[in-house]
Amino acid sequence: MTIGDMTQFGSMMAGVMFVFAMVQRWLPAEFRNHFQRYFQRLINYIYPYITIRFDEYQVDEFERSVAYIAIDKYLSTHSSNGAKRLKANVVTGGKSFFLNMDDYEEVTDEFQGIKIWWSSSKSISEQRVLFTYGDNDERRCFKLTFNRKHRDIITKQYLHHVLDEGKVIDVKIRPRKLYTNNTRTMWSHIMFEHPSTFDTLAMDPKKKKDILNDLMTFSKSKDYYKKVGKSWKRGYLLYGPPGTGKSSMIAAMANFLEYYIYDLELTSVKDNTDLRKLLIQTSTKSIIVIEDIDCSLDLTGQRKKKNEDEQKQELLLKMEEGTNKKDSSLTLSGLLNFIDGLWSACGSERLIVFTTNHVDKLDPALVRRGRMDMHIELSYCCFETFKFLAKNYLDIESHELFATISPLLNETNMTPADVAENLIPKSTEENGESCLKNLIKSLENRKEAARIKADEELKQAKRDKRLVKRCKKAMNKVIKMVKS
Ligand SMILES: Nc1ncnc2c1ncn2[C@@H]1O[C@H](COP(=O)(O)OP(=O)(O)OP(=O)(O)O)[C@@H](O)[C@H]1O
Ligand SMILES: [Mg+2]
Repeated sequence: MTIGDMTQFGSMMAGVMFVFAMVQRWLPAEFRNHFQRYFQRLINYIYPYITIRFDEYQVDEFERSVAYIAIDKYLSTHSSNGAKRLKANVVTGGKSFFLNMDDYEEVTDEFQGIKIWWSSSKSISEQRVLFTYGDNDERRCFKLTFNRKHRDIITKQYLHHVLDEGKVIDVKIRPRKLYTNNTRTMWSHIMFEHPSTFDTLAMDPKKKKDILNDLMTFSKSKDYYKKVGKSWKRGYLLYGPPGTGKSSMIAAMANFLEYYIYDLELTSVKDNTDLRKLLIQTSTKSIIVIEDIDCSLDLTGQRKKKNEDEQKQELLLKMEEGTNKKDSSLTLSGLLNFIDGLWSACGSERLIVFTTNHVDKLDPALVRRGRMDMHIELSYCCFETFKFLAKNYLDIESHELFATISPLLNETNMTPADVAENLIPKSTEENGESCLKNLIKSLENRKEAARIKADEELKQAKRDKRLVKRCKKAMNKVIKMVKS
């Protein structure tokens, strides 16, 4: 039996019901109840099926229903066998196809020996909705049909099974996405295909192992967070000079956990309300990133000061609009609420990552443990980091020039970005050894520049000291003259 047969049968039954209603009207009142009861039994006997409908969009919600998405993914593993017309999407960054049944198709599934029918259909919404995630007003739905006698198993076990399996498939096949808030309250995204991984990230191996363990533990701690009554999220503060791998580490984290990235540009957020709107749109299994946090908010918690012209412009605009009311701007407390207030609990399994070049400039409230649970320093290139980069970029594990490079790295402050840049061959003639020589030259130049700078500073300090001495002498003379 197919769903088509069942639908036909259903229409037939509707006709029968209509006739029943007409007959019932002519029956004496004392017979009506009996007649109705027996008739219902007869109908149940002839048509023992139950249908559950899952809409793509719930009323009053502009996000696709979680159940619909999970079912869609779950059915992809079944529909490719059963359905005759399929829809194909490219997934996992263009590496494979995801096949699912087309509209008005049907497939069957089996659970604990019970046969289940799934069908898909769509309708056109008459109301234009404000937010559409798709490209039009089409509203799809899935229908699940099963025999009434299996109601308990289907509703208590099968549906959970479909949801769980569907979610797992969704995470596996979804392409990495990089979101940014280029408008005030909406995210837009591109595919995230950053090649950085923990295998390409040069840093202290122990530190790297700790971070990997931490991430792994976090991603498997759903029950633990529930048990201790915390929302399932974790904060990381990455700090260090420019070019030491902070952004690369975020990309590596996303690739490792297969999470989305939401790159939050705070300077585009007008106020705390906008921030909240953005937050509620972020999905689970994601990393919310605020880069250069020290440049986005000042320490008093107010937004970065606008220059005078900007302030005047804004005032004029407000007066024109007739809205000269108190500005409810983005504040530190708004940001703290965003991280761990009530609103932060919507959505789960999220990392919040801040980066900064100046950790000492941050408000302690922002980075205290519990908010930023792990503080990770990324620093200048040491010999261990260099060896990692040499292996990665040049396939060289040891070389006699390493003995020259090691002390030079200790004497200079070169970032992994600069070291990596030197190690990349610039022409086909260059080989590993010439790249190492380039690096040595660059390190020596840097050392020389640092020496010249230090000399210059020393000379300046001496000049300043002499100046202070002369000033003191002159002052003493003046005091003597005044006294005499
Ligand atoms: N630790 C590292 N391991 C491997 N590559 C690195 C590392 N640090 C930097 N790089 C290389 O340098 C480039 C710049 O690094 P990245 O953008 O991650 O630095 P950053 O710390 O985020 O700098 P900024 O503070 O300016 O944002 C990367 O594309 C990467 O190739
Ligand atoms: Mg960066």
